Amino acid sequence: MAEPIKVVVTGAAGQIAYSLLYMISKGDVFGQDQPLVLHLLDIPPMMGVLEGVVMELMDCALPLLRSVVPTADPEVAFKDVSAAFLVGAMPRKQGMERRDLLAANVKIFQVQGEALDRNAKKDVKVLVVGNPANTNAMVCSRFAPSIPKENFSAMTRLDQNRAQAQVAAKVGVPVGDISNVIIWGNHSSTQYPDATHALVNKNGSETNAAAEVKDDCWFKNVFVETVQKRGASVIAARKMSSAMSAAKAAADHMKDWFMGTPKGKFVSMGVMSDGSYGAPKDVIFSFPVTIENCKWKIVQGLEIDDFSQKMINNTGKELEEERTEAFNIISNKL
Ligand SMILES: NC(=O)C1=CN([C@@H]2O[C@H](COP(=O)(O)OP(=O)(O)OC[C@H]3O[C@@H](n4cnc5c(N)ncnc54)[C@H](O)[C@@H]3O)[C@@H](O)[C@H]2O)C=CC1
Ligand SMILES: O=C(O)CCC(=O)C(=O)O
Repeated sequence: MAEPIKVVVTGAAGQIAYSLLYMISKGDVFGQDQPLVLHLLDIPPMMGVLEGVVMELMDCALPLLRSVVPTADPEVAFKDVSAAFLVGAMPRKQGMERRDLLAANVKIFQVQGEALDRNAKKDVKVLVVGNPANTNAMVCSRFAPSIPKENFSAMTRLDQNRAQAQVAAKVGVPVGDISNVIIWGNHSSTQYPDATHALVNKNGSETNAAAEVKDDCWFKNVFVETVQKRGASVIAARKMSSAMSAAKAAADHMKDWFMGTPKGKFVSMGVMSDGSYGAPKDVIFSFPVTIENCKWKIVQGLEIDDFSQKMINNTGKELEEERTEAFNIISNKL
């Protein structure tokens, strides 16, 4: 069996981590042959709760989990890690937009970027889940200059999974028979869920989902709005934000980053933009990507109609505005 790798989860005493830690520890992300040492970071007042999480992990009796390091010290948490799930942040409440969290959360990602830079392996893969995820990931990367920009990502996989489930229900097939739905841009209400290139697997042959459904109006309106507002709908119903589905999406994202995507299939990840498809450069923008040997590549050459381009431009503009706000917050705090 391989040597254990070190994996950090921040916000480890919170609700997403409560589901995510079990998925990671039982081998759903890094495989059934990969032993793990888990580093769990939270803030000092949560150390008592975190102790209970550590007890439960131990009581799960999971053979791949070799040891657990609970801590409130980022220098300890990020030491020699190969993968980082940055979940810890304040979640939004009903009536807030995710960018309303910038003031509270940007500073956390500055501190954690600096600690990653000093302590993590240089090939660490960083997934930012804490909102506003795209801009937090951009900030984190800026403060970790010794780690390649390509190693920082933001989670839009929950949006992709939601979109895939909506298309599957519309077509009337199991969710596993839908692929290549795209999330463009920001993990916010301006994101563009795009099913133009989505595929349906029917008895082994693949057809275009939109051609199957023949309801352009549904794809441009109901589908887009349902996915854009799904996080808010869950908050309204649960009085707490999505947690089980967010944990599953984080596990999916990191698994694909380490294991790769199947031939002909792509997934959506918030990654440092190179300006593809007219997106602004140097923001963390969600694109369709393929992954091989732990390296993602933006899918090129997709046909983009006028509607899609307008949506891509709009979410890109929001990311530029968030970037400006984030750097204002940081420079005011210096
Ligand atoms: N990108 C996405 O698709 C999604 C993002 N989220 C975001 O994930 C974040 C976490 O959500 P939940 O687990 O539900 O929240 P939660 O409030 O249950 O847990 C957050 C945890 O983070 C900890 N924390 C706060 N500051 C920290 C710091 N500086 N270092 C380490 N830990 C810290 C808190 O003490 C708490 O234990 C929120 O920002 C939420 O909005 C949630 C769902 C989906
Ligand atoms: O919507 C939120 O602010 C928290 C959870 C989230 O990001 C989501 O459910 O998409």
